[in-house]
Amino acid sequence: MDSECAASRLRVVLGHLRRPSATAVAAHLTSGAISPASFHPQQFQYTQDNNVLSLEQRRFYEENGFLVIRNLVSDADIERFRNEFERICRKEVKPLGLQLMRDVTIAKSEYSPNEKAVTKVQDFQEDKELFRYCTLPQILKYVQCFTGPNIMAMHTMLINKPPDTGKKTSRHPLHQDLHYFPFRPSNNIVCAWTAMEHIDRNNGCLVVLPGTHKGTLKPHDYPQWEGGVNIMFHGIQDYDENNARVHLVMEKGDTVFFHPLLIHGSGQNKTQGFRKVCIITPLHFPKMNG
Ligand SMILES: CCCCCCCCCCCCCC(=O)SCCNC(=O)CCNC(=O)[C@H](O)C(C)(C)COP(=O)(O)OP(=O)(O)OC[C@H]1O[C@@H](n2cnc3c(N)ncnc32)[C@H](O)[C@@H]1OP(=O)(O)O
Ligand SMILES: Nc1ncnc2c1ncn2[C@@H]1O[C@H](COP(=O)(O)OP(=O)(O)OP(=O)(O)O)[C@@H](O)[C@H]1O
Ligand SMILES: O=C(O)CCC(=O)C(=O)O
Ligand SMILES: [Fe+2]
Ligand SMILES: [Mg+2]
Repeated sequence: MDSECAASRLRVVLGHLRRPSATAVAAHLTSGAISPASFHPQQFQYTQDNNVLSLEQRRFYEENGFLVIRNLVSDADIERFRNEFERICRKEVKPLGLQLMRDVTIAKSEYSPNEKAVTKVQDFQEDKELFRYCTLPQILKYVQCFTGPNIMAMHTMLINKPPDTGKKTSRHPLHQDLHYFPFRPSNNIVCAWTAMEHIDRNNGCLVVLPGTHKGTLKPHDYPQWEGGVNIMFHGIQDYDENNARVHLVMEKGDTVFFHPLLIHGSGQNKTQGFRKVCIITPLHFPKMNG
């Protein structure tokens, strides 16, 4: 696809689209940047003054660090994302910059080009069909409640959580996304996570520790899991075990917006299906000259 064309399309819709260079990302991944604790006296620290969220929704996000919006993405759109994902897996399209990742249990085995072999795709900004997710007006409308206007899609993923082989490798350890991001400030970032089908504890729903977005970035490392851990799936080693874990049961199209410091993860997929979600992480860029 024509990347000039894609670039101008992104500018029109998002204001800008930018992604940090691979070097910057790699440097960050090894150093683990620390975010300074910040205190703001105003009533709302994590949400913007616009008329989209109700007072109750704002208070919920401020207190808990996440907000679920039901039925935000249509079945028709989700079908299109699913089809495009399958085309990518079959190698019918090869979008520029796209990263394919396989599950750790099959990473070293023979590669077969189908949706069972790909556990996620990342950085789909050059795939017109998948990037439609990031330009959906209803997604952007809510994103801006947390980031403010003038946003850029900093990271994109479609996760295809495979059936667990019994080694619990399909789990995603509890982590903070900010650990992976070489950009700040954290309150200008939000993650949008859209269920592409019904997701509950059986197929490995998102698990959140409410209120943990008020803390700081914690040290991350690979968990000591006997069955193996997927590459880059770092987890927090010393989170408070008493912290309530909340399992987010979602229907197709439901979307959760969450703060990059919120501690979250996902459980194993005990079904035979491949559990799918779309994710975008946008960031607000302040205007430099007034
Ligand atoms: C804006 C910035 C954002 C940045 C991050 C966003 C985070 C978002 C928020 C949170 C995100 C949460 C967490 C995140 O997701 S963090 C993001 C995950 N990280 C990446 O995607 C890093 C960039 N990607 C890569 O480096 C490659 O695509 C990988 C390494 C994934 C595949 O590589 P490649 O395409 O070249 O294929 P290969 O077959 O030659 O493999 C090379 C070697 O790697 C081994 N291998 C392969 N797969 C796995 C596996 N699953 N578990 C264990 N090992 C694996 C493989 O056996 C081989 O080893 P060996 O046989 O040589 O010994
Ligand atoms: N005791 C624990 N210690 C460390 N991490 C945990 C612990 N319990 C859960 N987690 C993390 O939280 C994630 C979600 O846990 P959850 O309990 O929902 O899933 P699960 O243990 O895979 O499946 P199950 O539904 O059978 O409990 C897991 O992937 C794991 O990373
Ligand atoms: O949907 C999931 O399994 C969670 C993924 C996640 O938190 C991440 O990739 O950062
Ligand atoms: Fe995450
Ligand atoms: Mg468990």
